[in-house]
Amino acid sequence: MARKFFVGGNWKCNGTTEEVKKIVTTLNEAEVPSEDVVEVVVSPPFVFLPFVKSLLRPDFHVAAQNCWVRKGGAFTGEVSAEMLVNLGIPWVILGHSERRALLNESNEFVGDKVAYALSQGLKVIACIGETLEQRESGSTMAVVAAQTKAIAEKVTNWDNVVLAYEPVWAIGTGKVATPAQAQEVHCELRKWVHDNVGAEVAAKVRIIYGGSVNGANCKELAGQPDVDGFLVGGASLKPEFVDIIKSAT
Ligand SMILES: CCCS(=O)(=O)CCC(=O)O
Repeated sequence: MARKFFVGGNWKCNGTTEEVKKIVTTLNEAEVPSEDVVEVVVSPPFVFLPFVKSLLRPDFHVAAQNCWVRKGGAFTGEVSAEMLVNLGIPWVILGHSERRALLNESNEFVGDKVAYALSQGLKVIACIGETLEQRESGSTMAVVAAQTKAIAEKVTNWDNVVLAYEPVWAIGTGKVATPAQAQEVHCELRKWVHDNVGAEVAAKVRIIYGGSVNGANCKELAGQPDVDGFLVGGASLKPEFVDIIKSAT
């Protein structure tokens, strides 16, 4: 079955209103494949969420870079799932490696957050991925499977879940996984979903790649059978993000 291509832009920036407006203007003026071909979601810093949502073209959508999932309110300084729903923000990125590493978000905690965000009506980009040490020790699939298992144990409906494989050693480093490396993990991850969740979910779930994707490497990566799109960092702040959207196959 054809899975709709998915491109997310993770704006990890400390930009100004003017800079954000300029990025949105570039996106609004871009000629890209229709929403039936590629689903585009951009994720500004929290403070710009309503602003970007108010300016962004209707065929692109907005995601928060995280949310707190304590019922009834936000953890100090965080945005709760309920607040995102109230603001009409449809997507949220959860389990990013920076949060797993720097804020000690465990696999189980990420699984709980994914399930709770879904229960509140949000769509989730769930991040998984191994560190360079884990890759070099040959434990990539064990790590990625454990992270996915912790999500699968809490999620019953996968319709609003996109899995983002992010080799931590490729994030912001300029070291992108080769198409073969990305395809290998995506293929193994889809097999894990097939064997542990079910064939239908495995066929439908989008598995996207994140880690130093840019306008030059996106086409070859997009050509891999189990790469269903991207979660893009630095390049999503540049005009080449339009090229990445157009790499939809
Ligand atoms: C899967 C998350 C990847 S991300 O959003 O951190 C972008 C990283 C990069 O482009 O280097």
